[in-house]
Amino acid sequence: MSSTVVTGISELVTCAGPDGATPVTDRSLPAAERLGVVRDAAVVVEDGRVAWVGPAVEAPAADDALDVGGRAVVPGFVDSHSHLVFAGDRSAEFAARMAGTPYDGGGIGVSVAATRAATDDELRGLLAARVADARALGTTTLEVKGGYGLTVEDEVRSLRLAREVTDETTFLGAHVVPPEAREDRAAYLDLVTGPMLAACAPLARWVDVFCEPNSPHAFTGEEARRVLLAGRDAGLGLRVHGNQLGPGPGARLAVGLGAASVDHCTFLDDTDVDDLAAAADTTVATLLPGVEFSTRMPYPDARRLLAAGVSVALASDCNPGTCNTASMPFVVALAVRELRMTAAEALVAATVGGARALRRDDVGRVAVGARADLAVLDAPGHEHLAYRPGMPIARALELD
Ligand SMILES: N=CN[C@@H](CCC(=O)O)C(=O)O
Ligand SMILES: [Zn+2]
Repeated sequence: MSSTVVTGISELVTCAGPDGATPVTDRSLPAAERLGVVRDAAVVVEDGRVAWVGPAVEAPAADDALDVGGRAVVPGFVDSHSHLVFAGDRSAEFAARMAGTPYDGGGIGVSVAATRAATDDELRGLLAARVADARALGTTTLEVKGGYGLTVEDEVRSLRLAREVTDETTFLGAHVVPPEAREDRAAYLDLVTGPMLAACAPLARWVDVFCEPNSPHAFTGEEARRVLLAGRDAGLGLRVHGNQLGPGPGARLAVGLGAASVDHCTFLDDTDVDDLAAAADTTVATLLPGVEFSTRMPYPDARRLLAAGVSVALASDCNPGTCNTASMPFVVALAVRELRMTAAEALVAATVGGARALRRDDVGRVAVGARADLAVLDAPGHEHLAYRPGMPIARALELD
């Protein structure tokens, strides 16, 4: 068993209370207090876990030392929503959107065709490069969805590849009805909830569905409910893409079924917000502002959600259509600038919030017993994440 003391930390943001407990469920605490800042700090790591946290002058001895040179250290980002298994390019669709064409999910079929045509090694290489990019920008936990295969074999392949990089894999056979199945939605739903689910469930922790009555390609509330119930019967946890393109049943469905998260949450009515607030210990509202940046859609109303007591996470949603970036620092900067979250709220949402959305308490905070997943900022404090947008100031701390 070897230990390392990390020193030279100007500002350590633990996202945990002084006792190491995560006060995220205590919504009476202002986010700034939830940050749990220790100045001139040290962290001792033993076998991949945090063994001690506190002021550097009190740090116990360790086998090795690593000086981060007066930088800030924060919990590694927990990106609880990504679609990293895909091939192909939709930059032309992006350009058309910037010129005024609205997003409706139809372009997903383009990525499905390219993904099906790619070899395992091509997909594996693309996925590895995206994971490396995310890690280079401070992400240490990643959820990865399938959803660009949409046949039994292609969804199994996507999840098998995703499993090579993370345990947080999500079955998304109900991303859209694929082009070849458009004449018979019912048959496609039978496939997704039957043989496709059976083949994919052993490779997945979660099931997700694009519940969006405002898109002809995605699924209605009733269809989404069927997918989620089948996934739950197969032992999977529930996640929902909801209320992205217009008002809809996604948030209601997620809360009603006890889903871990409903993601996007742009078009919520008062009942949705009340429901999410009442379900804050169960269902997280995950905001994906990179999507609104890349689709020119309105941003979700984070202040309304926070004021109501909703549990909020931030994630990248990195995908080839609506947001082709896995940069969590960029997401945090957008959250501060466009969603009017404070720097503290945004950091909490991108760490503890993501962990809650994945029902994890071993990541997203720097506390004794948690995984030693740390991000170093090339900056004296966490505010620089938003203050210096687009700069590569965060990276996952490599301890080996
Ligand atoms: N909305 C559904 N799925 C993705 C977009 C997928 C795509 O356009 O390729 C999202 O979360 O935004
Ligand atoms: Zn998504």
